[in-house]
Amino acid sequence: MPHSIELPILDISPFLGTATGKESQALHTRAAKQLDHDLRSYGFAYITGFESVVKQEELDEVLEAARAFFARPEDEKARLKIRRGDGARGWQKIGENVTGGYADWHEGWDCYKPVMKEDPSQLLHGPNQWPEEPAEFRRVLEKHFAKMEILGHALMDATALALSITEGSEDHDQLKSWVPDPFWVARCIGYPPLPPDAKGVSCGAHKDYGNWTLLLADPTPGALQVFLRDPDGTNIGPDSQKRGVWINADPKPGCLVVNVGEMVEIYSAGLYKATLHQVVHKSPTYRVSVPFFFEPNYDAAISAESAREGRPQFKPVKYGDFLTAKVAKNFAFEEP
Ligand SMILES: O=C(O)CCC(=O)C(=O)O
Ligand SMILES: [Fe+2]
Repeated sequence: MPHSIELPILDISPFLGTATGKESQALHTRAAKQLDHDLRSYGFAYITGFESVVKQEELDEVLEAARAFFARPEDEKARLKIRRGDGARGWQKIGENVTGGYADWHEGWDCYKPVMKEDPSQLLHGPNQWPEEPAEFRRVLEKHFAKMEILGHALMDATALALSITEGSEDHDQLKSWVPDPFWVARCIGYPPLPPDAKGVSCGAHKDYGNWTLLLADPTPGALQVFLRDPDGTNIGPDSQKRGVWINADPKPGCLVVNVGEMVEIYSAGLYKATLHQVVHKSPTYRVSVPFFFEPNYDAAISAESAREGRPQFKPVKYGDFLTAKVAKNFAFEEP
C-alpha cells in the first residue's frame, strides 16, 4: 500500500529567465536550495512555473495525440515495430518491453534524437518511425520535444546551482559540455489495466539512465510509484531496497513530474539519487504517459564533479556505451 507522503513542488521559472537582476538572483538561490534538499531526499519532484515555455493546452494535445495513436489498429502500429539493428526506435506491443526479467504490461512508441548519419544496422542509429495516423502526431510531438529540451537545459542549470557549482568553474564547464547536443529519448506509453494474474507490473521498478526525466502523464491516479528509501530523507543508504516506502506520484494540474537519472547520480557521486520507480496501473481506464528523457550528448564523458571524484561506486562512463548496454537488455525480440 503506497505511503501518503507527496513529492515536493519546485517552481522552475527562475531558471527560465523570466525574472531579472537581484530578484532573479534571490529566486535562483532559493530554488537551488530547495532543489538540493529535494534531490538528496527524493531524487524526484513536481515542477511548475514553465508556462513561458509550454502551456497546459499543448500538454493536453500531446496526450491526446499519444492516445489517438494507441487507438489505431494493431496491424498499422505493427508496421512501425522496432527493428533489429537499430533496436530502439519504433513501436513495441504489450509485453515486449522487459524490466528486471519480467514483461511490462504496456505498449510503447519510442523516439530518439535523430542522428546525422542514419545506419539502421547499428544500435540506436536508425530512423525514427513516425506514424502517418493520427495526422497531427508528428507535428505535436516534435514541438513538444523541442520544448522539453528547453526545460531540460533549465534543469541542468538548476542542478549546477543546487550543487553550488559556480558559472565559469571547471566543474560547470564539464557539466555544460555534456549537453550542447543532448541525445534525448522520448516515449509514448499506453497502459491497459494490469490483469490480476500478470507476472510483472505495468512498468517494472527501474532507475532512469540519463540526466533528467520530464514526465507528462494523463490524470490517472495511483499508477506511478516512487521508492523512498527513508521517509524523512535522512540516512539513505546506497541501493538499500529493504528500508523505505513506495509513494504515489500522481499527476498534478500545471505540473510535470521530474527525476534525476544515473548520469546526475554519477556527477554528484550519489548525493542526488536516481530513484527507483514503477507503474502499477490497476484501474479500469487506458492510461497514457509521455516521458521525455533529457540525456547527455551521445559521446559525453561522464564523471563525478571534482569535489567528489574517486568514490569507487561512481566510475566514469561514456554515455553512448552506457546507453547501448542498457538498451540491448530492454527488448525481448521475436525471432523473425
Ligand atoms: O509512465 C510512467 O508514469 C513512467 C514511465 C517510466 O518510468 C519510464 O518510461 O521510464
Ligand atoms: Fe522511468
